[in-house]
Amino acid sequence: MLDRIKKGLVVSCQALEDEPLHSSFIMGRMAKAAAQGGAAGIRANSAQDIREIKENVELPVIGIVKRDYPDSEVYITPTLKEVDELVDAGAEMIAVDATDRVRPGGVTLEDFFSEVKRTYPAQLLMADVSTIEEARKAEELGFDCVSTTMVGYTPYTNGQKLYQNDFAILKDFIQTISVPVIAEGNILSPEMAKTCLEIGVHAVVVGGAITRPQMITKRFIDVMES
Ligand SMILES: CC(=O)N[C@H](C=O)[C@@H](O)[C@H](O)[C@H](O)COP(=O)(O)O
Repeated sequence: MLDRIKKGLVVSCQALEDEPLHSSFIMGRMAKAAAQGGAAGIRANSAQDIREIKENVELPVIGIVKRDYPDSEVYITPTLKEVDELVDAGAEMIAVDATDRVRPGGVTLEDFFSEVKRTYPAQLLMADVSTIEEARKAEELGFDCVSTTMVGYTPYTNGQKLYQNDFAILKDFIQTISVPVIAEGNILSPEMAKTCLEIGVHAVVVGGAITRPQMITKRFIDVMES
């Protein structure tokens, strides 16, 4: 799986319930369009979307389940239940929130990781992190790769953007982390994706800039009205 996406573009095809394109059918077609354009992989949310995507493309899938629990801020693959669903749907890699926050039921990342490894020893796991410390910890625990997905989305990184200061945080990741580093989050242009590759990432994940037309439209309007 990691070889197949090496130096490639993974297109995140996600539309949550409150988004206009929320539909497994549409996500399957988004994946097909991404494949036609040359994507190396797909990132997708929910077992249902992943099954539909697999009907449409041969590409490897990084699967997540976004689910809100009342007792935790963690929403990307928070518990073993979501992992079970993703294994069942055939996700080649499973991404989980690996930030320094307690999961539903008061479970720590360490305990969750051990539980997943015990249940699915061969499953490839991606750590979605927001800081270099979290990336280091994920590597120590034994995650197969780390992704910058959560940079700017935890209370302690709120507002940060991956591309700020000439991708300083990404450069820090590359210098410190030995497992493959995936650049993900707020990569808005082909040029930014290319810069990430030049910095040394294993692969680049792009979502909204390709698959969220409401966001793409807004970026046009914001510039036109400025
Ligand atoms: C923080 C969070 O929940 N990120 C999610 C993770 O899967 C998705 O909503 C993002 O679209 C994805 O990470 C790709 O990023 P961008 O859409 O910025 O290219």
